[in-house]
Amino acid sequence: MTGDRPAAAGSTLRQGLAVIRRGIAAQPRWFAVAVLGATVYGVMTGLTAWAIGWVVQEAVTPAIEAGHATSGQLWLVGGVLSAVVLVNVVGVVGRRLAGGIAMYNLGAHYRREVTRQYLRLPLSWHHRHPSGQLLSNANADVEATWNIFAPLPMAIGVLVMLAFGIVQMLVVDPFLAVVGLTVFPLLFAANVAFQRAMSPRMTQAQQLRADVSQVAHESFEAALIVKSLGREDHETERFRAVTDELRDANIEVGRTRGRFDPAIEAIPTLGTLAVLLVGTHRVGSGSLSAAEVAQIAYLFSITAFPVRALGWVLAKLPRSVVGWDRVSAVLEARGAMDHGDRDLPRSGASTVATESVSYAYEIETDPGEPEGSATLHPAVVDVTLEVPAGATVAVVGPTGSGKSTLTNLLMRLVDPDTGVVLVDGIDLREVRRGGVSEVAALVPQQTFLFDDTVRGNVTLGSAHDDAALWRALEVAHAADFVRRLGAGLDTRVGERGASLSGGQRQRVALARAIIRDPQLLILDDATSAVDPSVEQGILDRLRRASAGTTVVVVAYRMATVLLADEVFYVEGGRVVDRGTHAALLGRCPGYEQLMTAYAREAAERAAITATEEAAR
Ligand SMILES: Nc1ncnc2c1ncn2[C@@H]1O[C@H](COP(=O)(O)OP(=O)(O)OP(=O)(O)O)[C@@H](O)[C@H]1O
Repeated sequence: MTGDRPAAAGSTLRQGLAVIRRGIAAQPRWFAVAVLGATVYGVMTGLTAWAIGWVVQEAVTPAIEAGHATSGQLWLVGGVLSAVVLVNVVGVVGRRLAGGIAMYNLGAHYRREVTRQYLRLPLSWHHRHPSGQLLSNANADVEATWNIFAPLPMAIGVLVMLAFGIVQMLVVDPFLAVVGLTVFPLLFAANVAFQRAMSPRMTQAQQLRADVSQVAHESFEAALIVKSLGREDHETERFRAVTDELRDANIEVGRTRGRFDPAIEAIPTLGTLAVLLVGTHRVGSGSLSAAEVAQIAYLFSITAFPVRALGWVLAKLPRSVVGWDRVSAVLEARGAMDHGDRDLPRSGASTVATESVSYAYEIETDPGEPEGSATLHPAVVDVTLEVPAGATVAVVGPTGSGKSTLTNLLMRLVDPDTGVVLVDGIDLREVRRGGVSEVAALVPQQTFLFDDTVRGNVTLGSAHDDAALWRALEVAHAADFVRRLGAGLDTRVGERGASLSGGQRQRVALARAIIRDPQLLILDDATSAVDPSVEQGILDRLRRASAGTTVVVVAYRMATVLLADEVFYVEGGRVVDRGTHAALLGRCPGYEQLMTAYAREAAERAAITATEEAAR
């Protein structure tokens, strides 16, 4: 699971500063403008009192004494006060605007980085990371990381106020200033304790946010099953349980903050109190005037604001660290595929071969354990095969025998644990990024259509003219129904192609592969929702239209198998026999049984259809 690494409580501050440094390095200009804005605000807060005093002395008092105000005096009062307000406004707007831009830029940048990394990571990594968690990484975790940039410019900018206050206090009376400043170590200790208490709670809350997103994602995805099997109450309960847990975790976070906040807020006041107590004593002994004590007490209250602003940053630090921990777990995830720089030849149909290829899935034994506690489940074992250029071969085998895994290996969606996959004699690991998909196309078992038009779903943004589109749709037996759709090629198909039937969706997905004119076309049970006569028509057209294509088809129907030049029969991840359909029928009992079962199923389906038609 992403980001389950526990944040070491003591190092939260160090890790938080590292996150801040990274953010500043990424957005130096906007951050500098925001800090400048906050500095202007801090300086102006100090100057306002001085400006008012000066105006009173220079304009108000003389006017009162004279019994009337000259227009020059009025202009002076209005001008100085307006200037002060204006500069202050510029400071506040500059800080908020530039700080916001820096924060949202960081969010956008890291969302892109995380999603880019998802695309880079191989299928094997995705198999172990549920979509809900990934959504949370790209959204809630990125947001949690960079939210600290909301109070940060202010906290840095008003450090000027802090420095100003401290220097002034030291000038007036160093002894009293030191008494007051003893609160700072106290504040630091309180903040360290706060972070120690917050880190584990924040980690838990952030993980639960991801869990809520995962359950929600699953429930929405499974809406059809939930509704059709009457599991709404069960799903509601499942969602309630995890959201209750999140609520409790958030309350616990709030409670912890509630325990620390008053103490952290009260410590500067304690400092003022100490200054007053010791100051009173020093006034009594005659070493300080009452005015000087009052001045130090006032200066101390000026320093309280920057201290509070620093407190806001420190309060956000644990969440930021936890968010970054989870985001960086994705960014640093190993397993991104290395690519070579070779191109696959573009010279008609490809040959495909595997040499002693094996692949095992990692299955997490205990989801609570850190990554690595997984057992291996072999899916493809020591497979050696070769498919000549332009041939059509069928891969046949019982369910779970490794057929889809084999197609994934041929497309380099995963790398074999041992052995090599060769296309036109080139190890797929040596091919440059994107090189395999330029030459080969896979139509997977599960069809996915985008919420786009038929045209958009077939071309996926590549430039193809309408004639090419119709040709591909024709081969995929989709042209007739697309013509009948309201807006033809420009008809929107809805989310995941919801407005189309299962068979129609499969045909659009097939056209998507065909239009790319692949040299290697892999169909993984890609026509299961199409009725058998149409499927045969599709495969016939495909064979005629694709003389320059090698076709590997995972087949479940006798008719499909009969179209193949050769059949590979797979059992338990191994190719146990290969040959023509007729040859395998005579010598491979497993194959014969499977084919008999397919034929029986087809006959039963045909009989049911005939009975239904007779009854009409
Ligand atoms: N993501 C995964 N994680 C763990 N095991 C997996 C995963 N995908 C497949 N497997 C396992 O690997 C084996 C081969 O699966 P695969 O999907 O390749 O079989 P298949 O022959 O295509 O099956 P079917 O005919 O049902 O589609 C199965 O035992 C399956 O349980």
